Amino acid sequence: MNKIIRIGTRGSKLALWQANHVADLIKPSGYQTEIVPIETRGDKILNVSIAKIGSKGVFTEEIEEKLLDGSIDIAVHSAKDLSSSLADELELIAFTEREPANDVVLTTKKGFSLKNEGIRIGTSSTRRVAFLRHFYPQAEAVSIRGNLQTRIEKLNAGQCDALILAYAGVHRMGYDNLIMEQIETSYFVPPVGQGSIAIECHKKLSFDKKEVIERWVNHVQTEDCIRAERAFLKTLEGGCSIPSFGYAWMEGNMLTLKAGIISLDGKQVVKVKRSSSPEEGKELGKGIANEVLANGGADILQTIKTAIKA
Ligand SMILES: NCc1[nH]cc(CCC(=O)O)c1CC(=O)O
Repeated sequence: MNKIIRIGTRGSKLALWQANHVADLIKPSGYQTEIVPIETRGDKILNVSIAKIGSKGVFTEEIEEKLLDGSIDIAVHSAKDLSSSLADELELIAFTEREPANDVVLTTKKGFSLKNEGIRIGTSSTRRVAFLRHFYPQAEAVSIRGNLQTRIEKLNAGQCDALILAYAGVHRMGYDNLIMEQIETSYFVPPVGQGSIAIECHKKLSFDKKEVIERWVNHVQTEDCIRAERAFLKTLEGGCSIPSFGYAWMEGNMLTLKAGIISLDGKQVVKVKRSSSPEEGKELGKGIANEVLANGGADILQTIKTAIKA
């Protein structure tokens, strides 16, 4: 019997941390694991913003090819980097327990506040730029790309006064000491999937291996939340360069999803918050997306698509 699970992943430190985390979760099952690092287009192109390269699959395509040709069993991704529709042969089978999904401010400047005048914030996420323009219009957003370590080097080199990043990545990489502020999800709503690691596989992966992943890696509440968020994203048809947001959480037996879209200049925001049972999470996500689109979201989306192409 072939009792080894080959795990495909990007080669960045964060991606490798995540792959090792998944390997650790698999270990008690008795299966061996092997980590296979794979370079993606997004890792090679560092000088252009993701919105301009075209977001679809930049960090996932080469990995998915290896799932399709059977050279890896599963792929490990940050759930938020996955586009809302996968190739027909592939599926998501598990989501790790989510870390706090919020963004954080990283800086070494004493007395720093997002409310201060004349501050330069390093980010290249369209969602973070738009929320900054909306909530902190006096702040300037400066484009910073690269992996976490590179961004922190750029912060230390003075290219910006602070960075806004996902708490999850910062924590996994051990940079908690640079966190100045936790930005609340109640207003700076996270993007779909932030904070959880998703496991993707070929639909034809063996029953035994699928069962191991589902049993040892999946966290049911996180899965319910992210499936609802992804149903929202799929109906909205926005890639990761669109400043959409979607965050679901459980309270007792109810799942609540808050999701929407914000214009690039931060002036218009459409958001909807509603609850359902976790079993109805996908319908909830879809319904919220349709409501967002009908209430002005479709116009915002059209304007953004035109702006990105320009
Ligand atoms: N866009 C890159 C990316 N993909 C996942 C994370 C953080 C980890 C996570 O959300 O699980 C990050 C860094 C960031 O946005 O700060």
